[in-house]
Amino acid sequence: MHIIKVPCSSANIGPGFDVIGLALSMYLELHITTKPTEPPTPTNPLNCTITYTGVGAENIDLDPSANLLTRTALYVLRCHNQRSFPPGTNVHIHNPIPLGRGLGSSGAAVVAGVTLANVCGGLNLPKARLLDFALMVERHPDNVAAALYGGFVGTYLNELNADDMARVEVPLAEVLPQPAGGEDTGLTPPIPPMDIGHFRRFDWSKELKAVAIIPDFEVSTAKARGVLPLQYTRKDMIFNLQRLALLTTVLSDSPPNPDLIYSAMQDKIHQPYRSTLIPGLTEILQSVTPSSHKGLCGICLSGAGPTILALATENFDKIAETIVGRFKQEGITCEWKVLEPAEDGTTVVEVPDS
Ligand SMILES: Nc1ncnc2c1ncn2[C@@H]1O[C@H](COP(=O)(O)OP(=O)(O)OP(=O)(O)O)[C@@H](O)[C@H]1O
Ligand SMILES: N[C@@H](CCO)C(=O)O
Repeated sequence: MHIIKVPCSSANIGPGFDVIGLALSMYLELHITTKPTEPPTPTNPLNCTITYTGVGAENIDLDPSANLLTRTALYVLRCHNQRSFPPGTNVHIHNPIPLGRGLGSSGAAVVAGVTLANVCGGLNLPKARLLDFALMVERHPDNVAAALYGGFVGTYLNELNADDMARVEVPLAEVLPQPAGGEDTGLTPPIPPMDIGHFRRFDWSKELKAVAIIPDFEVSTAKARGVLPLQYTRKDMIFNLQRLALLTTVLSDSPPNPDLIYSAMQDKIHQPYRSTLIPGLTEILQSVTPSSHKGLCGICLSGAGPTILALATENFDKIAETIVGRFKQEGITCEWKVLEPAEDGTTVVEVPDS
């Protein structure tokens, strides 16, 4: 049996929209077994069954031709001339990452999918190539790079030549046809160009932990990107760049400097617009400060929201209770967790079948 573990992640960390990612200690886990003697059946042409435990089970499609994770794996397998999983593949998914809450559930599922193909297809692809495949499916690099490599990362997309750009801009429906197990046309799916994206890891201050306050409603990333403007003023871009230049360094300082971190986590290019989707967001971001809460260093929207991420050295329960209380005034209940950076990123281990 193979076990794949992929961490959740928080993207942006304030000003680093589509740039910064932080892998955190909550893990999507896959247990993969195969029965090489089991023949494909007409009802299971992809040789794959999925079982699922964890959050949002009612919303997860267990059909391998429709599930995001196995569709991603089939895309990678098909790029390597494999039309299905090995005989008798069972994928058990255990997922504690809340869906559509800004903790990178889809990024983790996509990274788990490319890793699943790597294991099942015996592809031996290095992580750099797995990142290319993941970026064909989830097209901003912050969550997927953090989930794949772990830790606190800065990411960027390379400027590609015209031919490679055309391959990356293939509509998502052609990368992940729905259903993935439909009519076999014999056509090869779009193979990603090399080196679509890169990342650089930064140090993380050993004193800093991440308090995630997770409201009980979903904001899809697509919707939260839809409320953003297509153009920004020079003033707002300079505001974010000035803070982003400090952010990666101040989050590695030991001991951390709360006032510098709080300033470096301010943003003007996504959070103000997303406040229309998240009741109480603006007030929470402005009122929970290093002066109001001992131990608080910085606060931001996690990914596309609605989760709030507070970076702090102590006093986690008081910080979380204030934010939970503010959401409660809006009629929203929350759960909260203290998370730490997940340094290892995605891991694969092989264990003897029990
Ligand atoms: N383990 C999984 N298996 C199958 N589908 C999943 C899984 N995890 C997430 N998804 C799909 O991804 C969707 C959520 O993705 P979305 O990008 O909207 O939010 P997110 O990734 O949780 O947050 P963010 O991108 O802001 O960090 C879910 O509604 C579901 O369709
Ligand atoms: N950078 C992305 C992360 C969410 O997946 C966004 O904020 O839309």
